[in-house]
Amino acid sequence: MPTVRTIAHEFLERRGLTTIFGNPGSNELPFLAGLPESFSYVLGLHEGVVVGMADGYAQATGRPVLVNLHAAAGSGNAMGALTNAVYSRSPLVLTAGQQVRSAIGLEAMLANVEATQLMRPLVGWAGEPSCAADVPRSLAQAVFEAELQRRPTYLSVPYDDWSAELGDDVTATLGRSVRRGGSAGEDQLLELAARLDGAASPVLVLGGDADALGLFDRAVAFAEERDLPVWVAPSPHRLPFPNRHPLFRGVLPAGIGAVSSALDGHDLILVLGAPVFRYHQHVPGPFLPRGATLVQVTDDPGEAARAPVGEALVADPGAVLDGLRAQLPGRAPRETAFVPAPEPAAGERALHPEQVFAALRETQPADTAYVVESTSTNSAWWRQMDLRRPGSYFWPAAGGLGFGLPAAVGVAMGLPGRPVVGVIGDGSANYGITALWTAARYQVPVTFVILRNGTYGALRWFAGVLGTTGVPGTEIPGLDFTAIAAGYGVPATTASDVDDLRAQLKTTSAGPRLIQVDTELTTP
Ligand SMILES: Cc1ncc(Cn2c(C)c(CCOP(=O)(O)OP(=O)(O)O)sc2=O)c(N)n1
Ligand SMILES: [Ca+2]
Repeated sequence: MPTVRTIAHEFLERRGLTTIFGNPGSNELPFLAGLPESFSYVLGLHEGVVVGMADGYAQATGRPVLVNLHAAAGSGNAMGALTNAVYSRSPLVLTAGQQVRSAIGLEAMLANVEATQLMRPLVGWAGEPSCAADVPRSLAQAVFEAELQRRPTYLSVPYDDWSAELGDDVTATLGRSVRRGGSAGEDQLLELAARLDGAASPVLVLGGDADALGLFDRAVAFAEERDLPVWVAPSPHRLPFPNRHPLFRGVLPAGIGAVSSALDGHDLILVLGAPVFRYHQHVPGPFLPRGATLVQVTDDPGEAARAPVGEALVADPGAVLDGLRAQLPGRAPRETAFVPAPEPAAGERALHPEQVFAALRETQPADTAYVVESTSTNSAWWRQMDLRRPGSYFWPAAGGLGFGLPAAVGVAMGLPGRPVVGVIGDGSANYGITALWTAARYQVPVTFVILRNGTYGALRWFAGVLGTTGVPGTEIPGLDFTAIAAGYGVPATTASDVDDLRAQLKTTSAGPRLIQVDTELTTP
């Protein structure tokens, strides 16, 4: 007779969810017992790191990813990292062990009381089967919901369910498949194409989701065919367009009025793969420039429904892009002419972040994937970098720190053979620092560059913006990431000057390595 565990393992194997990112407790061991050879388990030492790695892996592979956490304590630890996975629309399937059913109500130790409520605001679906026989179907539902919504889901399973024997009828779930259709209607495409044709100065705004959906190259072709200037939507977690392309105009600022100022003069704003918009610092103002209309194309009904302005078309952005391109004959691709920004001089004791970024640009292979979490150096980053490929840039989608180090490990695992560099602030690094141990344990080939300015630089800047200078809690002096990394098993060095940094970056490493660079404070 099949058991819940054997059926679950077989279903996961058929769906390709055979890499498990996890941190186990006793509740989880009965699920992990007897894993088939095809499965691999990636241990993270903290659940925030586990979810950060799984998020990076899911974004790199474009596939749903299985996560296994320990009851309430482990699930709670994961919630910070989960905020990013929600906004990056990563299809993570979180599973967590639960106390045996008869001991939940009396709140025995390790009872995850109200398990499905704990994660509810973040996950797209949460469930705890009412009996062992419903575990396989519930697991299938968690996987399909994650794939369809492109949002994490959560399944809590009492640990004595896994050994329960089941009748053969339960195998019916094994063969299920669920696919999404969802192009725009012919009439909708024609209407949108006519709007573009009739606009005096249309502009294309691309969101990070356009890269996640694999639209990078098609977006370039579309923009070139229609000669559309291209902005990236505010707070991008991915780069959806080459940032040195002649049609690239920049990353939109994350303020309401500032967005309208940047788009002033355009009469049609076409938004693909982004919420409207992921603002940050609250700067009131007009949502659109005078005389402009906005059309958002997204496959997320929630994004469409909550936008404060404009029209929305809920459809597959890729299908809409292809449909619009079919209205026009193709044009030859353009050469991307890159003119490097002049490098600022180094300070007395430290490098300017732009020097670090120029060194990366000039030493790293063109297909390098960067995982960036350094919150005061964004402007410096875009002034110096020249990224021309899909999947070149990953940023914590909800701004929840602790993504960078773990996600760099997950991206490197998900893109074998592609160089991966994590560019992490000395503040951010601490939130996911145990990812260094996983990188060493599995010898993941990834370079971590730690920008050490001894402060929460972005908060120093925000304090000025908010008129709250002199607030406590923004200085973090004395961190030595070479000693920390050594403690976790990752070889680490410091770069004394820009020539030393370049020389180190020109070497390669079969496993993980960390380079600590002292940098000047800049403004975001
Ligand atoms: C989990 C978490 N905690 C705290 C913050 C608040 N925060 C913090 C603490 C920042 C400073 C990050 O410092 P850093 O050293 O990584 O980078 P910079 O010095 O370049 O700002 S930026 C920011 O929004 C956050 N975003 N996420
Ligand atoms: Ca810092």
